[in-house]
Amino acid sequence: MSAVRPGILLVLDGWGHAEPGEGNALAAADTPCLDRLLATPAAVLAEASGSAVGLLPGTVGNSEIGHIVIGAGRPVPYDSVLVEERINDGTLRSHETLGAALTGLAATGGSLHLIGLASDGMIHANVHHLRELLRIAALFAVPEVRIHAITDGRDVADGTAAHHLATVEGYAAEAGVGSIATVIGRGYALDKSGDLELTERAARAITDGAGHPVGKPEEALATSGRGDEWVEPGVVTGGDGQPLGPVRDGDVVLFTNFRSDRIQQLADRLYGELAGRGVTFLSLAQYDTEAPIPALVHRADAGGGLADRLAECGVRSVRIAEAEKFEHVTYYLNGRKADPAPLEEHIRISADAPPDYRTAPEMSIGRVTEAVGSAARRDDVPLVVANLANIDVVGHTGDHAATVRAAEHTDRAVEALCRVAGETGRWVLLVGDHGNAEKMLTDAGEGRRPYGGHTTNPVPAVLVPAQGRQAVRPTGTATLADIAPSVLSLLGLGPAPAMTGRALW
Ligand SMILES: O=C(O)[C@H](O)COP(=O)(O)O
Ligand SMILES: [Mn+2]
Ligand SMILES: [Mn+2]
Repeated sequence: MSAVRPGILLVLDGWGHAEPGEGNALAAADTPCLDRLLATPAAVLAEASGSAVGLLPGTVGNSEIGHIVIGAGRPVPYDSVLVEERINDGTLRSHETLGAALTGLAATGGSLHLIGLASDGMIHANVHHLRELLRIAALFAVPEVRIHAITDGRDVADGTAAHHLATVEGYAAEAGVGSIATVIGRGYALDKSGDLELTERAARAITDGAGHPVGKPEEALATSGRGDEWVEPGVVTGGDGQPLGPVRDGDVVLFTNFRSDRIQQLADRLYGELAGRGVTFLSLAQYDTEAPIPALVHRADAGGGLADRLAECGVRSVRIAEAEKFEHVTYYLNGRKADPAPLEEHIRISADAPPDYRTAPEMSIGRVTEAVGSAARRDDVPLVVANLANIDVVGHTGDHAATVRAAEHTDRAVEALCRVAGETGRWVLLVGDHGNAEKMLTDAGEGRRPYGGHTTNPVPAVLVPAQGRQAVRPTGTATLADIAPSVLSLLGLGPAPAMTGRALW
């Protein structure tokens, strides 16, 4: 172990690169430390979106695939891509489990319930996949398809929900089957903070038809004073005034999100109530639910990366993040392995109360910084890995001024941690996992509007060498797949055989 050169890997969540200009909150922020680091020869831009990380070409990056690839040291085909492949090669249509469930409905006259995020944000779901599922339902002559449309406003510009609902209705009309039965903001349906009250509101609209009754899906949008994300559960009623959608015994529920983290709380809640009533559950992609929900498309293996290599070499690491990003520096960075390796320590920093990120853009960065500093001062910890969440989490609010402050808090934290690194003889490697705050305006849709979503921009990656060492400018194109080999090389270790990325410094 004595040969290992200790360091700190800091993932600055949502730290993308774009030229200074209107809507670039990172360029607008006063960040002397980051500016200084980015001006050193050891700074590069790394690809963090599209096929460079295992997404479809041109697709924005996200925290899951970003951290998976940072850990794996190679692009990993993401769940969205695997779903897309099954649609394109026709194998989703001939999927045995799906076929059996739909044939059953044709025989019993039951309903198929499609539950998922209704947008084309490509982070949790793509409404295009719903189109294929409606077509498949029509092929199997499923008598009734009820769509439980979750409105977005986070991965896509706020105020676009009406457009996406109209798209869904168009797909249903084209397939000749399907109607929107509930409209629920993702704040309720996709909570991942463990606030079961929010999940309950969403679940009751789906199971009991409890919510604001509306004659048409778009009418539900008026219930939110806080944008598409917080549309209150709305229940579409039929000609008889009764809700269209409640799930009945023997129906089939199919979740259409391909990403698990935000749908799993709702999936577990619905399964708990309905599985005992003969309702069949399926999910488009594999979920990390407690409930045993069969997936139509299985995940790619993301193992054999940094965590496995550290374990093999007996290197202890401490992982630190705020609750929002805790799984990212643990589970995802480790290639979606549920159990931490024996030499890993995990520190999850949680806020005392649900924060309002617009008014508290500092989040809990002070406590994260302290925890990283303490871990860095330990001689028995060669590698400290932390996620600084502010830029992404506050960026998602679409609030430019708050995001500027988030970047400034991040800058001060980085400065403090570089100081600790100097005192403890550590190198520091900083990298973004995808873009976000460098683009806070969009022209998509009708006119210019605030945008809190992710981007396809490259991310900065910069090495602050340990005292007395020099970093040379890396050549060629860098990607997130280069981070794990770089971390291992900085520690003085070789890469894992499965890694295709290269050490940048
Ligand atoms: O779930 C979210 O918060 C956003 O849709 C995506 O953000 P993330 O990929 O950074 O988690
Ligand atoms: Mn992220
Ligand atoms: Mn994000």
